[in-house]
Amino acid sequence: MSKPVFFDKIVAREEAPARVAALARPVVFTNGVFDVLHRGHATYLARARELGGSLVLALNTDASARRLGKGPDRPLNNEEDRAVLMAALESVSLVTWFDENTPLELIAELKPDILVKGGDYDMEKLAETAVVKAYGGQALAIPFVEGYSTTALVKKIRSAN
Ligand SMILES: Nc1ncnc2c1ncn2[C@@H]1O[C@H](COP(=O)(O)OP(=O)(O)OP(=O)(O)O)[C@@H](O)[C@H]1O
Ligand SMILES: O=P(O)(O)O[C@@H]1O[C@H]([C@H](O)CO)[C@@H](O)[C@H](O)[C@@H]1O
Repeated sequence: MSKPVFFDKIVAREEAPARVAALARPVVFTNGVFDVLHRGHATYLARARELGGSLVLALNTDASARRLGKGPDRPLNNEEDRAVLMAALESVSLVTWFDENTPLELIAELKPDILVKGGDYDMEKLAETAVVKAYGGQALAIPFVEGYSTTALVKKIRSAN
């Protein structure tokens, strides 16, 4: 049986520049691990998409995510499975990965119009913000949906067993 159409949203990093060039502007960009999807993610991504014509989501590879120190067994979901989950969301236009510690190089290459993160970030403290502003882009934080995080969810699941 053929894969669902939304799989077409998932592209290797090498293909990303060509695919992003074909997206509706303004191109919104966000990044993260997105290990176990929750309501805060879904709400945040829908709001991010509303800021422009398309939304590019860059996932940390498993190796990159492991360097973030979110926990010895994190990410629980591998980079392919995380990409499929994100691509299934209507708000997401394109999914790719980055293997570095931060998406700085990918952002400099793709030059999205708007960089967004959730409200748990201070955009002015991110090196990515200076890169985006240098070519005339914007860097915005989207309000945090209190009470939702993957870490909290994982703890809840573990305590239930
Ligand atoms: N509750 C939330 N409301 C809004 N944005 C969120 C929320 N949780 C995460 N985000 C955003 O989603 C993106 C991915 O974050 P991430 O995958 O780290 O989620 P997380 O739930 O914080 O995970 P973890 O607890 O493992 O750190 C980031 O841009 C982050 O700002
Ligand atoms: O899922 P997270 O922990 O929100 O994603 C991280 O975001 C960092 C942020 O963009 C500041 O640079 C990034 O550096 C890190 O690689 C994760 O994507």
